[in-house]
Amino acid sequence: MLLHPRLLLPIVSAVTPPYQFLPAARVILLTVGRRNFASPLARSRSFSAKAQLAVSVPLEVDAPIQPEIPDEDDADTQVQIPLDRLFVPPGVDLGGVAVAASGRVLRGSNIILGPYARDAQVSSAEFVKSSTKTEECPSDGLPEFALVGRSNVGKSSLLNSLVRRKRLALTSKKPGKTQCINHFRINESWYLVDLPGYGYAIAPHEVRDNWAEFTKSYFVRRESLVSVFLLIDASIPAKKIDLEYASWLGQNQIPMTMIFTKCDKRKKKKNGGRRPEENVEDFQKLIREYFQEAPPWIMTSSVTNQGRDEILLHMAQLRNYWLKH
Ligand SMILES: Nc1nc2c(ncn2[C@@H]2O[C@H](COP(=O)(O)OP(=O)(O)OP(=O)(O)O)[C@@H](O)[C@H]2O)c(=O)[nH]1
Ligand SMILES: [Mg+2]
Repeated sequence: MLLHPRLLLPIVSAVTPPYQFLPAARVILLTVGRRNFASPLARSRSFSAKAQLAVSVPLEVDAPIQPEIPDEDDADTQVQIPLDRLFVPPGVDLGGVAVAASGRVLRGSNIILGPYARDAQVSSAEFVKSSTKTEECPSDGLPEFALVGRSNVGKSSLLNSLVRRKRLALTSKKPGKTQCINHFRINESWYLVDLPGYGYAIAPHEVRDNWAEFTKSYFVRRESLVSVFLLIDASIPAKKIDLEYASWLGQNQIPMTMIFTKCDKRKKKKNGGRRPEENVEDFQKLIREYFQEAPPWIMTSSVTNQGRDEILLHMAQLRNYWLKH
């Protein structure tokens, strides 16, 4: 029996568990192509470096992140995603039986879970250095993920949530807290990078222009950058500056994942507010034309830790693929 190609797939945006299983028949209908994760520079670079910093703070290590069946109760927070808006990670073969085996979608996201999603757990995290230029960043070649987004969107809070530490990266109610490229080494084998926020209204024009140049040069030139994680506040409607930033990354083919933050802040419909799910959907529509294939996205909250396991699994599959290719 042929199923209609526009069959919709429900994605649950709940706190746990991290996976949702896809019925195999639906997965086979996917027509999404494979996507490049790393820039040509990054892909051509061989990985040989070893972590050097000795100081490492041990963290509480949980059981490995495992797939679970979703709750029926999650139905009220479901978002409908057309199959062709799903993100297919590298290493997932869509052409046949293999698809059924890998047919799982991370919760509150459009990301299919592939065979490279291993070693997702964070067991140690350490601050390494602050840099003001790309040339000053660590030169050991370990793969890295950069958190970028408007000032106050929650970059430092997300980093703390990912590593389960309250104050590894400093946060503040006042925008503009993070001013340099801050490298944090995870499990002595990869980096999370906290970048200064953009759109900081109080900063003079000159500072803002410098910021744009400085981070954009980092995105284009940093060979070990596996993917940019662009943070967008899901508790408010899409902002022009975020749309511009996402479209710039799309047009420049910089691998990007959209992280929707503050999904715990639910506006009351009767007050005219849009729910985070609606803001997420609107944002997708507004940037669609700049991407050949749907970029990956995940709904998160640093207050409830929604999306934490999903981000770590997504990073793991991008990272492991990057290391092998
Ligand atoms: N409700 C809610 N508040 C959040 C969340 N994430 C961050 N915040 C709050 O938002 C404010 C800014 O958070 P930061 O993590 O410092 O933001 P940032 O993006 O690092 O800001 P800059 O360093 O200034 O660019 C803080 O008051 C946080 O407590 C979230 O998921 N939910
Ligand atoms: Mg910050």
